[in-house]
Amino acid sequence: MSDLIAAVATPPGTGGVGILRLSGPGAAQAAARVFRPKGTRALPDAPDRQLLYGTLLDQAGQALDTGLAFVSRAPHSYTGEETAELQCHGSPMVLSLVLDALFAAGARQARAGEFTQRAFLNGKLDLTQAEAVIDLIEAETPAAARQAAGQLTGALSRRIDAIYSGLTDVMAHFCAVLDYPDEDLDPFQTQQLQEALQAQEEALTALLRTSRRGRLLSQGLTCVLLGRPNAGKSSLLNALAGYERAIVTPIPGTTRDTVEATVTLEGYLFRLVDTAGLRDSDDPIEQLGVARSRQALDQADLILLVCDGTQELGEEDTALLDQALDQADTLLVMNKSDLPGYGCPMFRAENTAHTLSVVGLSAKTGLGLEFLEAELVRRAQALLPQAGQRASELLLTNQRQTDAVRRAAESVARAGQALEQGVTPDALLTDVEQAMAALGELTGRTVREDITSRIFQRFCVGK
Ligand SMILES: Nc1nc2c(c(=O)[nH]1)N(C=O)[C@@H](CNc1ccc(C(=O)N[C@@H](CCC(=O)O)C(=O)O)cc1)CN2
Ligand SMILES: Nc1nc2c(ncn2[C@@H]2O[C@H](COP(=O)(O)OP(=O)(O)OP(=O)(O)O)[C@@H](O)[C@H]2O)c(=O)[nH]1
Ligand SMILES: [Mg+2]
Repeated sequence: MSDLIAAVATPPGTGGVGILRLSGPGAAQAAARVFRPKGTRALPDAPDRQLLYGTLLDQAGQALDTGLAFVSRAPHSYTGEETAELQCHGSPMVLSLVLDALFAAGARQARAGEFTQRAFLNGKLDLTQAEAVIDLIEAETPAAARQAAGQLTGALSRRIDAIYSGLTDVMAHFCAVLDYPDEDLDPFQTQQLQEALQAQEEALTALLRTSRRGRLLSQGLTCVLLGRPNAGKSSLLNALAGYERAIVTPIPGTTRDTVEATVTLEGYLFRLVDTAGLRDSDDPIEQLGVARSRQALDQADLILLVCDGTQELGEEDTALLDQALDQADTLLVMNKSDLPGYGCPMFRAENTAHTLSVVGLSAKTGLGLEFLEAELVRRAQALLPQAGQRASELLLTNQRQTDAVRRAAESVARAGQALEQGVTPDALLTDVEQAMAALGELTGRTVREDITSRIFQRFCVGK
């Protein structure tokens, strides 16, 4: 039995309106203690979600504000519990005083995510939908918000449920067959099971293939700025970010730690990571910085190799370029185009084997920056072709979802192999069960009960 929780639901700070929510037994009564309706109907007697106008009171019954309030009875509410909401003016002081009054009326402070956790526990949302709530709140691009909104309506759950249901059928068929232990599986049945498993495996691998795009959509493209000291990496980070995020000096080795900034270009989110210039150094701090630069490379979706276009480009630059190309999609930025003696044709000719884009610009004056931005957008479009469109495809958007789907796919593949090799039926069943458990974990549903009831239904039909 859960207790009564209360919290301010609107963000900290001043605003037009500020909202407090309550959930749990006695929510309506507790809200009624701090809200005096103007009309004759008391808050607990109002129909679900019908707003009443009235006065907000502190625990001594003194007026704090005028506002709106509603109740919603179990199970017809966000949490599935009895809930109440108080809508005040967006004053942090009023909200804090009303919250105190609610504590005095028997509520306790809700923990982070506790309303949504209760919604999950009461079956109002499954785990993918609960994750969608967070993704929606944290979305940094229109496409990420639309993706989360789709998952909030249960789009991913429905896809997973269909696969889960397909596997339940396999189990049921197989158990029915097992009921005649003296008979071997006939080839027709084996083939049917094989096909059913294959179909689910394909559905799972199709989902898995979306996980990179899902990550790029929700986290953005990680672009690592790499290059020799003084090439102008930090200047470029600042130019792209539009403010002086990183320290810039004429002294080589200025940047030590990695420095991040995010930018959105045409609806695509980029996480820019400025790094310490790569060179051999005796300075222990700079050595650590260089080690961090190399670590950052592991996370890169795109590398911007920044070179000083006024300098002779030598072996070091070629070595860096090879490293970058090994690691991720790479763009060569020839910086300092505002200076005399700027040029880069040799370097370009040597590397024609690679499909390498070269952008010339000046991080200092901003000349040519728009070409780099256009190139970044082009790369993002190639990785996330649908992000700009309205109806985006369904994606796995986090590691938990990806891990669960990967485990399910592996188990289904193992079951298929087991069937092919004619191993013992219980080995196959274990694999299918594991796949279903992984999917059950994904949506948060309980696995056992519904497998058994579905199988039971099937069993009864033919017998
Ligand atoms: N003012 C306000 N706005 C809000 C919320 C809220 O709690 N308060 N929400 C909270 O995060 C979100 C909306 N989510 C909600 C989800 C379900 C129900 C609800 O009452 N569901 C009932 C009845 C549905 C129906 O009428 O069909 C139910 O599921 O039984 C309410 C809000 C976003 N906007
Ligand atoms: N004229 C000119 N100077 C530039 C340009 N970009 C950077 N600089 C100058 O080059 C010097 C080094 O710039 P930074 O941005 O700190 O270079 P960095 O690659 O971050 O250097 P480290 O952090 O030491 O690796 C500074 O004096 C900048 O003002 C440019 O496009 N034109
Ligand atoms: Mg720097």
